[in-house]
Amino acid sequence: MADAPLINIAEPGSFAWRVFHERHPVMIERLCAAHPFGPDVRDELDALLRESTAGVVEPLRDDAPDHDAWSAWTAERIGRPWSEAPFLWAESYFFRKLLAATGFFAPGPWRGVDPFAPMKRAELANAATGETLKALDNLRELDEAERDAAVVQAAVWGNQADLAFQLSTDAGNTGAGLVAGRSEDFWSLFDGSGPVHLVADNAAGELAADLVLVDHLLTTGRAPRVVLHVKPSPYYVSDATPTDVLEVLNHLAKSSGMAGEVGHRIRESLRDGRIEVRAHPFFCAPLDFGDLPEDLRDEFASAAVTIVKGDLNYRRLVGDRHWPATMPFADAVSHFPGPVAALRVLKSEVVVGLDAGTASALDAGGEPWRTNGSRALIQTCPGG
Ligand SMILES: O=P(O)(O)OC[C@H]1O[C@](O)(CO)[C@@H](O)[C@@H]1O
Repeated sequence: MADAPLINIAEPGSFAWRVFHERHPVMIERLCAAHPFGPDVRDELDALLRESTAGVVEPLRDDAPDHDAWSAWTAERIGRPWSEAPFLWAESYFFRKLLAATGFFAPGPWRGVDPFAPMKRAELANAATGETLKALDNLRELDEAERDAAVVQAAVWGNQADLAFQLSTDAGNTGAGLVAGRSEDFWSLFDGSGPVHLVADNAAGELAADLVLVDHLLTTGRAPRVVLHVKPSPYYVSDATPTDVLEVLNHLAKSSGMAGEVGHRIRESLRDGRIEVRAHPFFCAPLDFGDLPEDLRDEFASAAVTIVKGDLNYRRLVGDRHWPATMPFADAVSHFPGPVAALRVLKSEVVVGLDAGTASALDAGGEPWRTNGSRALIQTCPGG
C-alpha cells in the first residue's frame, strides 16, 4: 500500500490546504461564539491556528493520559513545518491540540467539556433530523428487500454532513449518487454467523441512522451481536463519543413511532449485551487501519463483518494517498484482517474501487465530485 504519494497540506489551494487555511479558522470562530471562553483559551486557539498554518510542529504541553502515545506519534515531526506533514496526521494532531487548547485535559471549568457538543446537539434537534426520524415509519410499508436497501442507504447518506439522510418509500431512487456498490453487495456479506463490528463516524443524524442499521442487523438475524466503536474523545467536530451514543439513544427513545421503538430495542440490547459500545484509543490516533493495534486486529479478525463508516475512516482504511481511482478496493484493504464494508459519502480526495468508465465520466463532468459530498459509495471485501 505504500506506492502512491501521501496526501499532504502543502499545496496552496488544494483541498487539504483549504481545510487548514479556510475551514479551521471558521470552525474556531464558531467554537468561540458557542462558548464563553476566556482570553487564555482564545489565545491558545489563535496560537494553534498560527502554528498549524504557518509554523512548526510544537510538542504537547499537557500531561493527559494519551501524552506518551502522542509523543511517539509526533517524535519525528516536532520542530518541522506543519506544511510538510501528511493531511491525516496533521488533522489528527490539530484536533488533539484543539482539545488541549480548550482546557479539556486541564484542571478547571472546561475539563472534560466537549467543545463540539452544542453543534452536535443542534443537529440532533434540527428539523431535518426530525423529518428523518419520522420517515422511519415508512419502513413498515416496504417489503424485505426494499427495507434492506432503505436501511443501508440511510446509513450511507447519513454520512452527508448537514443534510438529512434519505429514507424513501421509493427504494428505486435510493441509489442516486452512488459511484460504487449496491445495497445487495452489502447484505450479501452477512449470514448471521458471528459478531458484526460497526466503526461509527458522526454523532446526531448519522449515528441515529447507524443505530437503525444495528437494530436491523439484530432483528433480521444478520448478526447475533454488534460491537459499536466510537471515538474516546471529541474529534473532527461531529465524531461520535460514548456520550453521543447516549444522547442519540435518549433522543430516539423519546421519539414516537418507529424511531422510539428502535431506541427502546437498542437500550434492551445494550442491557443484555447484544450491543456493546467501545471507545478504543486507536480511533483518535493519527494512524491508518494498516497499523491496527493487536487487540483491535484480533477483534476485527474474529468479526463476521466490520462496517467502516464515513470519510475519515475510509481514508484510514485505504490509506490517505493519491491512489488511482480504479485501484481495486480489495487491493487497498488487503491488510484488513477480516471481511469489511465501507459506507461513505465522498468528502476528501481519496477514492479507490471505481470502474474506469465511472471515474472518467466523473472527471469529465468538471465538478469537484471527490470532495463536494454529492457522491457516495458502498464497497465490500469478503476477506481472504
Ligand atoms: O465525518 P467524515 O465523513 O469522516 O468526514 C470528515 C471529513 O472532513 C474533513 O475533516 C474535512 O473535509 C476531512 O478531512 C474528513 O475526511
